[in-house]
Amino acid sequence: MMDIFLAGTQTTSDTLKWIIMYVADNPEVQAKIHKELDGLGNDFDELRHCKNKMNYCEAVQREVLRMRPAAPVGIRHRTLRDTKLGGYDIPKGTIIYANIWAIHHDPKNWESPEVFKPERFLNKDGSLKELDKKTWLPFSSGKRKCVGEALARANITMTMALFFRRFKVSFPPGAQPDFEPMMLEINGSPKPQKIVVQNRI
Ligand code: HEM
Repeated sequence: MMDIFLAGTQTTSDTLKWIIMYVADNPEVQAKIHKELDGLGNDFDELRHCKNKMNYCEAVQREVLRMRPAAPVGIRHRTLRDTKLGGYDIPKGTIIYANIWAIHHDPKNWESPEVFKPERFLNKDGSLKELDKKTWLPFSSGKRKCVGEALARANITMTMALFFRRFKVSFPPGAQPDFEPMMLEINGSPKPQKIVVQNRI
C-alpha cells in the first residue's frame, strides 16, 4: 500500500505542476486548450464522456510527460542473474535503471526535443497520432512498468479539464520561469514558482 501512495501522489502532482508551468509560458497553447474545453458545452458535466473530445489537452499532457517525465530514471532494479543487453555484459546483482529522460530528449527520436510542441502528437486533422512506445515511455516499459498509468492519466485529464475550464494562468510580469527540474529521490519535480491564476468564469 505504501508503494502505491508514494509512487502515485508526487508523480501526478508534479506532472500537473509542469503542465501549469508550460501552459503559463505558452499563451497560444493555453488559448487552444480553452477553445477545446469551451467547445465541450454541456457535455462537460459528464467529463468521463469528454475524454475522446479532448485531443489537444491529451497532446499537451503527452508533451509535458515527454519533456518532464515525473520519474526521469524510473525505479532502480537489480539483475537476478548474469545477462547481456544491447551488446553489454551485465553481471548478476548490478543496479540498473532506464534513462527515460535521455530517450525523451534524444534528437534521434524527437525533432527539436527541447521545444515544447504539443502539435507533434497530432495529425493535421487534429486527431491523435499513434504513440510510439519505444520513444515515449514516461511510465516505463515491460513487466515492472507503472501500475498506476491509467489512474494517473485519467486523473490528469480530469484535473486539466476542470482547472483550465475555469482558470487562466500566467507568470507574473518580469518573472524568469525556471524549468530545470530538481531531483527528489526518483522524482524530477519543478522548483517552487509564482503563478498568476485568473478566473475565466
Ligand atoms: C504521472 C504519473 C506517474 C508517472 C509518470 C509514473 C511513472 C512510473 C515509472 C517510470 C515507474 C518505474 C517503472 C520501472 O521500474 O520500470 C513507476 C512505477 C510504479 N508506479 Fe508509477 N507513475 C505515475 C503515477 C502512479 C500512480 C497514480 C500510481 C498508483 C496509484 C503509481 C504506482 C506505481 C507503482 C506501485 C510502481 C512500481 C511498480 C513495480 O515495481 O512493479 N504510479 N511509475
